[in-house]
This record gives sequence, structure tokens and C-alpha cells, in this order.
Amino acid sequence: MRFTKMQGLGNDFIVLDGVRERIALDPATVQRLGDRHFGIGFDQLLLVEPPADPRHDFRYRIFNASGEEVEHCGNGARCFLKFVRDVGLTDKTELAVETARGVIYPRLEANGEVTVDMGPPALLPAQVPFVAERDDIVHPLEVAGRVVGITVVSMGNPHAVQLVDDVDTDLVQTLGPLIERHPRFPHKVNAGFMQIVGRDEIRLRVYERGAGETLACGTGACAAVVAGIRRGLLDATVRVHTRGGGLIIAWAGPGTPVLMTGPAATVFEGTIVL
Ligand SMILES: N[C@@H](CCC[C@H](N)C(=O)O)C(=O)O
Repeated sequence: MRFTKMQGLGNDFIVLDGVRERIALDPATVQRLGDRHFGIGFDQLLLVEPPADPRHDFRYRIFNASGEEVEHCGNGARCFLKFVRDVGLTDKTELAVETARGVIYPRLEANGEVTVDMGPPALLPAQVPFVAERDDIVHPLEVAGRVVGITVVSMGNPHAVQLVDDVDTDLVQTLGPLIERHPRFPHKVNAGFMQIVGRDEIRLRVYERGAGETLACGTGACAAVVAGIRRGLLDATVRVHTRGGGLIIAWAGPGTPVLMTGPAATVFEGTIVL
């Protein structure tokens, strides 16, 4: 099985071509390939497949390093577009790509970066899903004997975003895993820690569901900007600084799609010997 190792702001992937190769994956195989010592190592495995609906170009499946299949991956979506063009599956510069939670539209920019129409966020707790009695913008969440204020957002996948004074904090590693598995998130959650730098600039770290802290999380950046706008703290276009680099996120408000722009890079190619 051929694979391509890619990264978007240091969030790393292997991408498999399920259009030309017959690929069967189970959680144990994904875990083995994702192991950074005994396998290739990655945060997520991305699988390119033919679309279910012929009006679309491809189907995009995502597996966390933990082995579970998930709904969405933003940094992966930019790499997806680069991959299908580089291996000759298409020469289009804009694609309609099916994910487990709807269709996304990645587009190649003149400078080589990729903008992805990620679709509109879902804002109701039940859509995340998050167990809450009320539909508030900030929910108190009890974790490790303290109460933190979170804003929940679904970008297809679940996010809980909290504000911190300084993102260079131990909280990402201490609270992150506890929030990820908090019983109020029945499907678990990606835990975001956002420092507001200005109305158009944030710093962000994300403890990802099924992968631990990554150098960047694209859907996490979208969710953080949506959360910041809903809290009245951010403007409609925001530069997001992650540990792996910068993304531009734009959102015009409820019912409209989130746009994410950033880089995608190929690192190496290889063959898997199972
Ligand atoms: N790194 C990703 C998100 C990958 C999926 C996530 N860990 C989940 O379980 O929902 C991104 O760039 O969005």
C-alpha cells in the first residue's frame, strides 16, 4: 500500500489513495500505522475515496491516530486537495468533497495555499453533542475540582473552547485529556485553549480527541473563532497563531460557512509493508 506523508502547520497525516487501491482499514491497523516508533506516525490518517454522489469529486474519510473514524479535519482538507492534484486524480483547483458531515469545498489559491469552505458551524449543545439544560454561549464545566467556562461548537466534529490569559500554560496537558473525555460530551470532544491577542488575532492550542495535543487543529481554529465572535470578542476575520504556524479564519455569522486559509505540504512518500 502506497502512502504519502503530509502536514498542515505541523498537524501530520498519511494520505491513502482509495480511488486506485483497494484499502480496508480497521482500528488496530490505523493505531499500528500511527505509532511513531513501530509505525509511520501521524495525528490522522486520511483516506481518499470515490464520491457516493456523482455531482461531487471525492469522498474524504478521517481516522484519528487512536483508530476511530471521525467526521472532519481542517488541516487535512487542505492536504487532501494538494494530494489529489499531485497524484493526478484531478486537475481541478476547486473541489466538492463529501465528509461524514456534509460537503466541503477546498480551493487552491494563486500562492499555493488552500482555502476551505468548511460549512456552517452548528451551535446548539445537542448538535455538538454536549449535555446542557440551556442553550447558552458560555457553559460552566466542572473539571478537576474547578469550573471553566466553555463555548461548544460543532464544525462537523465537536469542540469545547475556553479562554485563557496565556496559552503557554500547563492547562492544555492537565485539563485537555479530562475535557476530551468529560461525561457531558457523549462523543468526546476536542478541547481548545484560546488567548485573545486583539479583535483580529488569537493564539490557540488544541488538545485533540483521539490524538492528544497537535501542533495545529484546523477545525479547532474555526471553532475558536466562531466561539470568540459569539462572545463578542473577535471581528469577522481573524489570524490564528498555532504552535505550527498561522491560519486565517473568516466567519460572517450564524448560517454562513466558516472559511479557513492556510498551507499544505508533502513530506515524503513510501510503501507500507503490513
Ligand atoms: N486535526 C484536525 C482534527 C482531526 C479530528 C479531531 N481530532 C476529532 O476527533 O474530531 C483538524 O485540523 O481539524
